[in-house]
Amino acid sequence: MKTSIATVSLSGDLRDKLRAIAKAGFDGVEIFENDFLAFDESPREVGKMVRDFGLDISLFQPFRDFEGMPEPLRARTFDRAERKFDLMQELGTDLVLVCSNVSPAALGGIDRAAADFRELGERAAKRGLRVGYEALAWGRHINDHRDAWEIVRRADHPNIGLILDSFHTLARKIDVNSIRSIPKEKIFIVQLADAPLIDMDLLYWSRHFRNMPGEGDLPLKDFMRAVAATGYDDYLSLEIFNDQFRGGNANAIAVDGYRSLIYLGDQVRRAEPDIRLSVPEMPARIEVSGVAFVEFTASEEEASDLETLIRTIGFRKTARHRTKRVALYRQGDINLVINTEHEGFASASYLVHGTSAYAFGLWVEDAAATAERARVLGAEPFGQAVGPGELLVPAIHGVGGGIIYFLDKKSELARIWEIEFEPAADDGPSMPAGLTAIDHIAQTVRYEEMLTWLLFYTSLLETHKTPMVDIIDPAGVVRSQVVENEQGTLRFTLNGAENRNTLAGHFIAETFGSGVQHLAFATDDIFATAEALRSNGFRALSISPNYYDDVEARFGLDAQLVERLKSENILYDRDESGEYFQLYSPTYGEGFFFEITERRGYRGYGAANAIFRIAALRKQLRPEGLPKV
Ligand SMILES: O=C(O)c1ccc(O)c(O)c1
Ligand SMILES: [Mg+2]
Repeated sequence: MKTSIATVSLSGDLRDKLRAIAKAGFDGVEIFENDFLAFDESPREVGKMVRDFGLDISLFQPFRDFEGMPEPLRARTFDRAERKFDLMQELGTDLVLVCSNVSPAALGGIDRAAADFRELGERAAKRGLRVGYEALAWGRHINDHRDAWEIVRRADHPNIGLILDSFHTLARKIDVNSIRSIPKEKIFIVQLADAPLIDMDLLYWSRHFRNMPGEGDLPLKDFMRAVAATGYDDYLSLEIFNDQFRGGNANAIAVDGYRSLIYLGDQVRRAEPDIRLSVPEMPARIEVSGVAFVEFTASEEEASDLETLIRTIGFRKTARHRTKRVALYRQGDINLVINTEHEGFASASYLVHGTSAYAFGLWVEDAAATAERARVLGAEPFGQAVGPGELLVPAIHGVGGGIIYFLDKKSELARIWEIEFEPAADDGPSMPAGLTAIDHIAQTVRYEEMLTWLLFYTSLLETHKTPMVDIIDPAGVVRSQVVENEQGTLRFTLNGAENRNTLAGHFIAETFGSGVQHLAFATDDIFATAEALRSNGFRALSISPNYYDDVEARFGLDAQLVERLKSENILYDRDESGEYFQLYSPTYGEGFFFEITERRGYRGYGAANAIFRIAALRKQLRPEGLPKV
């Protein structure tokens, strides 16, 4: 398997695109004609530039409206093809993509099209070039790869082959098993694109909403298994028409693209062990058995406010780092670390983002193997000098440049708290409040980054994503999507902020970047927890009384329960999976907060309650902090 991406998938001019593509590790690039036409250098210079970046041109495209034309248009299309053959030779590529004719003038007829391709094949052969035919999902006569293949078969020419594009096949729900019987040498290249399931016109869907394999909802793995079954092991080329990507950061999108291909290859190889597909070796997706800790960076002054807040939530200081200004607070299986070092990454994070949950650790089966999978998928490793008596904890950068550490029980990492920390007595009066574990970590990101982080988590960790939901903030919509595992031992919510007036957008603007905006803890008894919190001096976020009238009406709850919910400011939700109870802290700093949840079988996240929680939180931010709505 070789990796390629079409220039049309990225922003910038041709040189910017090529630089990003090369840097991300691709082998080749599809030169999209318009990217070349809009660039000032000669075709020869462009070819040289591509090769200087260490890339090959996987193909030149598209050549439109070719097959089945009546004369005199037919003669003109052949002249046009000769001109493009000249150009390809100057560029230094031997493959052109012809997409199926959409012209109203096209005559149709499978043998007529085959004859046109045979003649084109003859002309291409004279120059040592090859022509690949692709069925556009909206082609006038040919809109199905099975018909395109029949034309290629009947053209019966060694220089004419088929191009498969997952979007066109999957958008029309064509049975992918029809690919399995195509001889591999007749598949000249395979283009890949995913897309979110949206019911709309095929052309519009394709030109604006494609995304990287694994970022959308189409069955790319099934498509690729069928391709791999033919024995095809050549270029997999991303062709992603996406409005957001065109305006995005070319480097970041190229990295996502490369990751998506490697991950797809890995999935196919695991699903079809007998099939030859050359994909880099890597450990399987990583099972996470829990969150080992969440680490805050803070100045000493702010740390003391944060300590006061978490003490009211029932945490007690249990240990301090042997050599660093780092303290451990614990309750149940939850470890919160507060780092007030003046050097190193924690301190640098503080200087940029202020007090923030800049790092967390995950319990995995094998920390080194996890770091290895992350490396192969192109994640950015994190390393910093290890002091005497400290452990080297494998780590990578995640959302907002924050750190994800990996710990396992089979190495010394299992004893990190004993090795690096010494016991400390808590001098505060607070009492534990029955919190048992981290229920979820909520990260706020820019809307444009959502796909990046969904792919990041799902490709590395044994997780799945749930459908996107809209969270209504009084100042705009925030898109929310969950990455979680089956066991419920790892749950992330990703909230994508589109404007800075929302609570989420404000958080990003004021903390200078994406990051953890809230942590949700689990309890087995929300009412007992609420009572303990109150006696610790915790003041729950106050929820509008109108909410409780509605809850009573909507769910038919008994009045006594509703009274209790109301007096403790507990939000309620219920669905077919069970019941959910939520209690919030006030905001801390620029919009960070804690949540306490009790799940009675419930698997969701209380999305319907978000609007009430946001309205209440907004009231708490300093008055000048948020625009009035
Ligand atoms: O949208 C198009 O016109 C178009 C062109 C070339 C392709 O390979 C394709 O998949 C779509
Ligand atoms: Mg295509």
